Amino acid sequence: MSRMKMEQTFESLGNEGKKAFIAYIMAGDGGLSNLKHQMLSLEAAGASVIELGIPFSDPVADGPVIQAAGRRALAEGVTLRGILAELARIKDEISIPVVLMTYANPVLRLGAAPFAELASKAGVSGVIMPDVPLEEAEEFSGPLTAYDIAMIRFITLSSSKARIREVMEGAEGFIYAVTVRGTTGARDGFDESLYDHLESISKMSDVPVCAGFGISTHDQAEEVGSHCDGVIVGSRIVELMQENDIDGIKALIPESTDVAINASN
Ligand SMILES: O=P(O)(O)OC[C@@H](O)[C@@H](O)c1c[nH]c2ccccc12
Repeated sequence: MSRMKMEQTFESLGNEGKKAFIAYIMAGDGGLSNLKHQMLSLEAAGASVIELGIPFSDPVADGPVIQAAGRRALAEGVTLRGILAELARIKDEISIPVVLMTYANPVLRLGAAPFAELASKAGVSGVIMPDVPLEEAEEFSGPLTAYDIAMIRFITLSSSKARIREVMEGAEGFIYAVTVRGTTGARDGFDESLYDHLESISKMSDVPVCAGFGISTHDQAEEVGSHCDGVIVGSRIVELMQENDIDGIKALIPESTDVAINASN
């Protein structure tokens, strides 16, 4: 059921000709008691999906902003089990799908099967594990599949055609297309070849393709989103959420702005 919720979200966005906006926050940044408020704020701002980060001491894929958010969350004493318990408590109040972003270690400490069960009770639609390659995913995706939770797969700029085909076969939920080389965090611009890359993988894919890494402005979100099915914004949202600047978050989301973008054409 959980995974279906996300599929329905993408389907209705597609029917309306809209792009998905996936908003990342670090669970426990600002205290776990703030999580509900933060998630409801993202929903009210117009996010289509929430990507909820699990803090971890060695976040190899993360840039400075998300690393710092993770340290703040760990300093709050937040754990994966605690986050899942809080999510289970508040899940009925949040209508948009939730995807967890976690490194393998916290999941292994809990056990892959108990994790899948708790994630299901927490209403989670999908899980992103950036340090688990496709070849090692079965240990996690097996139990997750049993609870109908999607294991989200990555495609990077350096993925070969053959690799892209492999990733696409059996892809669930959506494909996370990484837009830059390196770690998470704002960038001034993107590789010239990015848009062709996004369009060609979108054409090949049966599931939606969403692009993330380095998107930190409304214009970037709109531009990158026009070449695939949606965008993921992390670091910038983490910064704005820390300032409780929900209007700032709203202004990042292409469809939710009050600015009449097409008024001049
Ligand atoms: O922060 P950025 O550049 O906007 O990128 C999104 C990203 O933060 C989020 O999806 C994410 C946070 N941590 C990750 C680790 C790996 C892959 C993705 C992520």
